[in-house]
Amino acid sequence: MPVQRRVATRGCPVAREWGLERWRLGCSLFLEWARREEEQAEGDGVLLACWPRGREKTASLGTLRRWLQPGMADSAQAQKLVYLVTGGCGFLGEHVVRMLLQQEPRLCELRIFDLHLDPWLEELKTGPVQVTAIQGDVTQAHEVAAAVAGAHVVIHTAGLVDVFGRASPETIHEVNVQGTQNVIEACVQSGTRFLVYTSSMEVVGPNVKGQPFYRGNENTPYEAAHRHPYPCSKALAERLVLEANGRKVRGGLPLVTCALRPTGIYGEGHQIMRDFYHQGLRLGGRLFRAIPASVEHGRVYVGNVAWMHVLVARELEHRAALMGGQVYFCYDNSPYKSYEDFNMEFLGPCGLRLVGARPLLPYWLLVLLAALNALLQWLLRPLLLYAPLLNPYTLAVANTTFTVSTDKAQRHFGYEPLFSWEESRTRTIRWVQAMEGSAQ
Ligand SMILES: NC(=O)c1ccc[n+]([C@@H]2O[C@H](COP(=O)([O-])OP(=O)(O)OC[C@H]3O[C@@H](n4cnc5c(N)ncnc54)[C@H](O)[C@@H]3O)[C@@H](O)[C@H]2O)c1
Ligand SMILES: CC(C)CCC[C@@H](C)[C@H]1CC[C@H]2[C@@H]3[C@H](O)C=C4C[C@@H](O)CC[C@]4(C)[C@H]3CC[C@]12C
Repeated sequence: MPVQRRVATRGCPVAREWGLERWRLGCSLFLEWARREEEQAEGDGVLLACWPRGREKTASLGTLRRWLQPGMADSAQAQKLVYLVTGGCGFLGEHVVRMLLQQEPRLCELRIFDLHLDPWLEELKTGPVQVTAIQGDVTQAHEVAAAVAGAHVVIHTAGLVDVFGRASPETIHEVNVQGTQNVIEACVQSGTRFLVYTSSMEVVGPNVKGQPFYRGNENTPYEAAHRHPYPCSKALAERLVLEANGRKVRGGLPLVTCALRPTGIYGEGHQIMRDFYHQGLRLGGRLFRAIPASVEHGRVYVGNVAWMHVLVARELEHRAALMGGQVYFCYDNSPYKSYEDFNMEFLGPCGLRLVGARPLLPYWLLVLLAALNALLQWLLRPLLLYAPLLNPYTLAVANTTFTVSTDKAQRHFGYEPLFSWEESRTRTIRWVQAMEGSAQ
């Protein structure tokens, strides 16, 4: 049960001076007062008892905000916000960008910063929100500073997602850690107060010992020990973001940061799903089970991950004391399954079949093949890039149970998945089918 505190709005200067109806005029003042009250309250929520006397009501701050929001939108006080999404042309980034355009009514400018700009950005430029595409590199502090200047909120999804050995450990560190440090410094220098960081479940695990994490939450004890450059870089970057919470930005106000930790994301645009689909087609419509069905792997639909980013970005402003410096797993109602069985939820209806109720190869042989792949990668590096899906790290991740079960995001900022499992599944299947159509 969240701890709630009753606050008499009688204490609010606006409420005292004006009657209930006239509060609408002073709603931004009132909300600011209510927000401060909430920040001082202990626990997860606050109840506000509304004035005037005889017409008392109780409502959560969220409800109050919803009442007052239409008034705000009409009035000159409606705040126009500038958002920056780094990595906005990536798999997740594109969904975040589209979700912001659909779900953030206060948006007036959306900046999309990425190393590579995609042609679909052009179609966004015809809408009511100003969409600014910025080609840039997060490792270049001056480019990041220019992009951040004047933004109210930064959603930092840009990152080098490489668990296949395509990039060097130094490059992964530079992009994921130094890039994140550059984003933080740019916020501090330019006076940007709200920073949402896309972290990863990999910050926690699976760890080098391959210990299972079974439906854990943000407080579940787990030894987060890593050797691979990708999880190491995500863990370091996440720490930088959380430690930056509370730093004074230009103008003297505190920076408010938080980190979201998606599990394995799936949905429209997922490159690895695409790879498995094409591999299955090459193998005559079959995939061969490699991992026992009993190993659970956490998955979350990309639309829900994007929605959580949009909600966090919106609510950070109002719940700074509660949410600042916090981490949240990204979750939805996707079922707990093995990595391969989960993929078959989409690839099955597209004509692929997973052969074998049990793994076809013994685990020791997979370990050997993975080690061989790693050796080949190293030997061939001077000549060519050999980066297959199977390597000791991907095998360990796929073969270790890692699932989350939490309601922290729901308690802290009212998150509910926007897409049901059925809808997430249908959308993903349609995307795979469209790929099939375009391949013919
Ligand atoms: N895909 C997943 O399952 C998953 C799970 C958890 C967390 N994440 C995190 O989500 C974020 C997005 O991942 P994704 O799967 O969409 O990856 P992605 O590779 O599709 O997107 C990353 C984007 O960042 C951009 N980028 C890379 N280096 C850059 C640089 N130096 N400067 C500017 N932009 C740069 C890329 O061009 C790309 O558009 C990453 O931070 C990743 O760690 C992903
Ligand atoms: C053993 C093989 C047959 C199967 C190999 C599958 C392997 C490539 C998959 C399995 C699990 C996948 C990772 C997992 O979904 C979560 C993440 C976190 C995210 O931050 C980056 C991507 C990553 C590491 C997935 C990469 C691909 C993995 C290892």
